[in-house]
Amino acid sequence: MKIAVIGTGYVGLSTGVCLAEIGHTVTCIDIDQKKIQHLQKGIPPFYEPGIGEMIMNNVNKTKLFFSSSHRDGVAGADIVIIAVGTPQREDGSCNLTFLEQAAIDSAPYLEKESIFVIKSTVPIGTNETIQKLIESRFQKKVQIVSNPEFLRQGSAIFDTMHPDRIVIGSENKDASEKIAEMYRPLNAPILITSIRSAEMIKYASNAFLATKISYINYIANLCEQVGADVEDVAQGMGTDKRISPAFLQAGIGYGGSCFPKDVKALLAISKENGINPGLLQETVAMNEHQQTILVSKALQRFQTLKEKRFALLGLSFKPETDDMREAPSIPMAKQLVELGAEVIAYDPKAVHNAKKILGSTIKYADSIDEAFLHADAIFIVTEWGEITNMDIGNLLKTAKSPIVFDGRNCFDEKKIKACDSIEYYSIGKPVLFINPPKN
Ligand SMILES: NC(=O)C1=CN([C@@H]2O[C@H](COP(=O)(O)OP(=O)(O)OC[C@H]3O[C@@H](n4cnc5c(N)ncnc54)[C@H](O)[C@@H]3O)[C@@H](O)[C@H]2O)C=CC1
Ligand SMILES: O=C(O)[C@H]1O[C@H](OP(=O)(O)OP(=O)(O)OC[C@H]2O[C@@H](n3ccc(=O)[nH]c3=O)[C@H](O)[C@@H]2O)[C@H](O)[C@@H](O)[C@@H]1O
Repeated sequence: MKIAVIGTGYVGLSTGVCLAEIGHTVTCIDIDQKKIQHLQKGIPPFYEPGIGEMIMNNVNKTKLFFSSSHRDGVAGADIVIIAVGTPQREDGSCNLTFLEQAAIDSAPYLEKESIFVIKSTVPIGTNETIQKLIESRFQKKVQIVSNPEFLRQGSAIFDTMHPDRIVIGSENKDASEKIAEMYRPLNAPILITSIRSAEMIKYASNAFLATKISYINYIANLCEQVGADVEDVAQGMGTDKRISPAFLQAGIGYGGSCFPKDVKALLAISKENGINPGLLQETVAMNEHQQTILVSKALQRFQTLKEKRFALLGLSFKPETDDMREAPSIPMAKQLVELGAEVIAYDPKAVHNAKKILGSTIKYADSIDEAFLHADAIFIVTEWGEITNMDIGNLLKTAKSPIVFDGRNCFDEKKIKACDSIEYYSIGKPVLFINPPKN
């Protein structure tokens, strides 16, 4: 099939390269000309494992093309997939400006039989609004399909090639069958629903996962007070098949480009529809609280953070991505600086993006070793493999004090007990002291 993908962010690019990989002819379009010039040379615009190789395998051969002209991709396409951003407005609701513009940019070149697919995460009713916009402004009949995306950053290619399910929301049997046919080589379970149900499935899934994280963080905070260990509790809960072990990792809260904005968008939708949004309000409040938890632990430990030097290990919102959108490291670094501390941060991939947000308010180390030097304490923020595998016992010998605040529960008791000296604070677990410093 001939397919146009509009938007080359995480979703558009992963979708485009994977559809090319399974044999379709795909043109990915973006208004960002610089991005397109790089992509034409095989250079991805962000760090995502495996995506560069997939582009190089397919680009400019017979299957995968990049262009900044909507006409190039949309004219003659059987299917047009929209994957532009749907960020949050100041009031938390979803901003559809990019989506509307992408529809306006594409509509003039839509063929009679083209199917218009919205993959971006959108409020319920948006697909119908876009269909009406195209029909009234361009006098064109168009078949619209909602096809939400469930990939995770850091494993975007794997998730796109091996989805748990593909959701196709459509009111037209031929259109839904054609989209199912497009995905057939993936051999994934396909769920066909109404357009509104498909739109709702996406928000309900993200808000559920975010709520599961807030729930385990709430349990973790309780564990600290009652002397239980949240990892044992999560394991005990997760072995119940009805609960599942996924998304029960307690930590410093969820971040990223989607959970924070999608929970708030669903909250806004609840309010608009007169449904009490209390449950989701608690999810958000718990997450905001959790993002401050390491700083509170440090304040309790040191009383004042003035002139202390703190190493922040990890900046991105999760490992295997350089994305800094809504990363818990941002409020944490800002809070530490406000309290008078000097912050030196290390991240294997995200420093260039962190600098756009935190600028020179903090320092940046080129290695884990450099961050540890003379530090009064170490904060573990993102569980990159390089960080969880580090020789913490040895590295602490170069720090001023062997004090660690681990926001991701990276180390087991054995590794901590092997250290000559450490004061180890984690999330939802007892504090471990091995020959702690005197001050
Ligand atoms: N990032 C993720 O992991 C996931 C995101 N989603 C959803 O997918 C959508 C896209 O998210 P991301 O890929 O993160 O977006 P992004 O913000 O990283 O990228 C969007 C791209 O669209 C381009 N664009 C904007 N207007 C355009 C237009 N008129 N024509 C052509 N290109 C245009 C932008 O230049 C940008 O490159 C959002 O609705 C998001 O909620 C869903 C699942 C996973
Ligand atoms: O709509 C989206 O954009 C995507 O949002 C999430 O994917 P993503 O944000 O890439 O990453 P996750 O692995 O879900 O992690 C999100 C945040 O939750 C945190 N998290 C995750 C799991 C956990 O157990 N504990 C926890 O604190 C992570 O550290 C991270 O900050 C969903 O998992 C995807 O299914 C969805 O498609």
